[in-house]
Amino acid sequence: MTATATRVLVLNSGSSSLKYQLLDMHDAARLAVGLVERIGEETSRLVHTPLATGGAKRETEGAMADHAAALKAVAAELAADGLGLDSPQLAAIGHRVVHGGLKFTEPTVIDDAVLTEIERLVPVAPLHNPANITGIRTARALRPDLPQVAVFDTAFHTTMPEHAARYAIDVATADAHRIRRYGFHGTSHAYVSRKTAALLGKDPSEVNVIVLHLGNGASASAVAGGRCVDTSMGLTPLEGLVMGTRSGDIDPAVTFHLKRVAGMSEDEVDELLNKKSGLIGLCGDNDMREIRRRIDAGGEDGARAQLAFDIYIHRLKKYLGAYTAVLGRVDAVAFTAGVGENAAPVREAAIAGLAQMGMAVDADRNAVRSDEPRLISPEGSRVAVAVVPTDEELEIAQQTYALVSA
Ligand SMILES: Nc1ncnc2c1ncn2[C@@H]1O[C@H](COP(=O)(O)OP(=O)(O)O)[C@@H](O)[C@H]1O
Ligand SMILES: CC(=O)OP(=O)(O)O
Ligand SMILES: [Mg+2]
Repeated sequence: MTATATRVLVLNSGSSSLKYQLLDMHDAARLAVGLVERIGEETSRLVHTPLATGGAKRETEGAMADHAAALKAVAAELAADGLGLDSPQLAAIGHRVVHGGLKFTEPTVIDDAVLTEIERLVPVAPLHNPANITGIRTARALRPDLPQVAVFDTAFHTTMPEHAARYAIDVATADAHRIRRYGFHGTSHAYVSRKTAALLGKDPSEVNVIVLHLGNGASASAVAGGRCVDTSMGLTPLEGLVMGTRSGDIDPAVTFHLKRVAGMSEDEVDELLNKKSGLIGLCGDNDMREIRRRIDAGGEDGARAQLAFDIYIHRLKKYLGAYTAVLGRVDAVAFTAGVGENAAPVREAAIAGLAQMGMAVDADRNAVRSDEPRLISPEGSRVAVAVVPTDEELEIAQQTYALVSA
């Protein structure tokens, strides 16, 4: 790394998307941001914004068969702005890696052994780790000389006590197969819980926070004094809250029933619970904007969307209650990610009726739209309810840069 190399490219590969940001860690300025959607489908879409040059947002459509093709298209867009991957100013590439098992509790420079371990974890993050691996391999091929750093979704949750992390199943079986609750979205839970403390003018060690990360994937966490003590996702990102396409908590006997009585195969059950359940399974839409539009339109279709919404909210309330009990004292509830940051009706409904727990939402404050962290609870509330935008890419860039510039 040269003395002038202060830039970090962050890649956040999802199952069918690739989000990226190029940052200059000298001042944490974002030089370019973008997103490739619908990877592997007939037409993929790349939206690229070159912030450094002040250029306009560029959209391109075309087939991108996999994450390798997507990353090559991103590299071409960056090069067109003079921000190519060949730049000597690039210090490292930071990758979001969803499952790090128990081994990875810190950001890690990727070598062959690390890559092998991430591959070994594919069965417990089948939607995510393969995309992360393709991103790493492609980036390595483009810049073999550059450090590549993995920042794991699971890392923040490794502080969970055994009584929260263990399932109540036979210990020998669990240990033999490393079956336990790992938790995900950790980079976001860490970042948002810290930002929430700052919003309250406190040090993270002084506050207990419930973070609700509500994106397409969704998870809740209980953070006591800056350390995660419980989280809703488990061995895989399937457990917990109702999500865009995932069921969240379910009686495991449902899977036996689907196989023994409904005649479904293992793969069909997996696909049903991960891709055809949650909001999309309940009402045919996984986008909260569309669900709200249907509710507002009313009628039979609106009623179907309303039931999906109510099931989503009911699960959120259960976790708010559970984590209030786990934490004993709650200082703040923070809503984040696509739904949490944008869907005021979700925030209002999730907190409604929780006055006994010291939680309330002020309608005017809740209606404000902003990119800044903000309180939405009434003045003087016992528990601060807040909207705290997440920034997984910035957090990954900072952790990556700290590691390679140490
Ligand atoms: N303006 C909005 N109002 C309501 N919901 C929104 C809005 N914008 C985004 N969302 C929701 O956020 C989701 C995406 O969240 P995001 O955190 O980007 O997810 P992921 O990182 O899992 O792809 C969308 O599926 C949609 O439900
Ligand atoms: C772990 C997980 O669910 O991630 P995402 O929300 O990006 O799908
Ligand atoms: Mg996300």
